[in-house]
Amino acid sequence: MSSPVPLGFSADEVVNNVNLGLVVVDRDLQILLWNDWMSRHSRIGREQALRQNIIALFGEQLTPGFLRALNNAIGYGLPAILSSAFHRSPLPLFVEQDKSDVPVRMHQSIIMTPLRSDDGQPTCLIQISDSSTSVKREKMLMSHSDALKREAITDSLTGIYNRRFFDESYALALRDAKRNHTSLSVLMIDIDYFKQYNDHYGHGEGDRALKLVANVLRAQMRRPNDVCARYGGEEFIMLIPGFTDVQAEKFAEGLRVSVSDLGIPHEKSQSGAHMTISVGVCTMTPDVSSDGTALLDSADEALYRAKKQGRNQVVSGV
Ligand SMILES: Nc1nc2c(ncn2[C@@H]2O[C@H](COP(=O)(O)OP(=O)(O)OP(=O)(O)O)[C@@H](O)[C@H]2O)c(=O)[nH]1
Repeated sequence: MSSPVPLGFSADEVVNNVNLGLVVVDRDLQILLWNDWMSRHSRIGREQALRQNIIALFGEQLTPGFLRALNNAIGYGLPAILSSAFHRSPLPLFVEQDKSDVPVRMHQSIIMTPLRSDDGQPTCLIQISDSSTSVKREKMLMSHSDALKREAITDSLTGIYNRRFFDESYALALRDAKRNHTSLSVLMIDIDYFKQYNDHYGHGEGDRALKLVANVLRAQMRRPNDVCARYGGEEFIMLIPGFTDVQAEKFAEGLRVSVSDLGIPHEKSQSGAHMTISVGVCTMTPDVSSDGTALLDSADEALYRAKKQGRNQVVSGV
């Protein structure tokens, strides 16, 4: 064995300056080493800790996972890693706080390494690192990514789903409908004479009306797989699985009435004194080769006919 290179300072200096908790216990679980990091984060000084049994020192605050790993290390020479993902805070250690005096329990990652003392007795080195910061960072990233996901599928003006979400939902619903031989209904909804509304009342009032209509449409959704989305400017789309064509038509008529009942004045409309919508509705049970285009085209074509026939009405596609 090569002779050690002189450090110029004691090993204690290193032990007490690492940014890591270091504890060594013997076969009777007596503490043989307790570094400064442990004193700072446990609020138990070295003098108080040394020669104490670690279980007696921490009492019932030690978690069963920690005790099991320690027994395996001492009894069977098995190393162990307690990751903070599964064992949040096995030891009663606390994060150093700048501002508040309220103690915050530290998230920890722990490594247990079985060692043999000079006289061949089993001992265990316990290394503890603070994973609170990485846990916090992970939580922050997760909440950011949730917010981004929500933003990506939401229409910013009305707060209902956007076309992208509809397209994704439609692909999934189509797959389910083909597999289960169930029906899908698509409703295309368009506000009547909206250009005239904007021109007459101003773009701001137009935005407000769009929000009101979007809200009343969304409120009609009953089941978790129903989707209501803004499809374009003043156009909305709905996807309802499991309706018969008669049920879908009745539902579409309910939408038409609910928007009309909002009573949004529209002096320039030629289909009534209030804001109205036209709806094209189509129901199909897609066959295995269907790519879903026929259903969308058919609902679109029905909407076109509703407009052509005078607006403020529901037309069914075939
Ligand atoms: N205020 C507002 N207006 C919008 C928005 N998106 C689209 N529009 C307007 O919606 C109007 C749509 O006009 P058209 O496609 O001619 O439809 P319409 O006037 O409703 O006519 P019909 O559908 O045939 O009854 C245009 O004037 C667009 O500027 C929006 O986000 N806010």
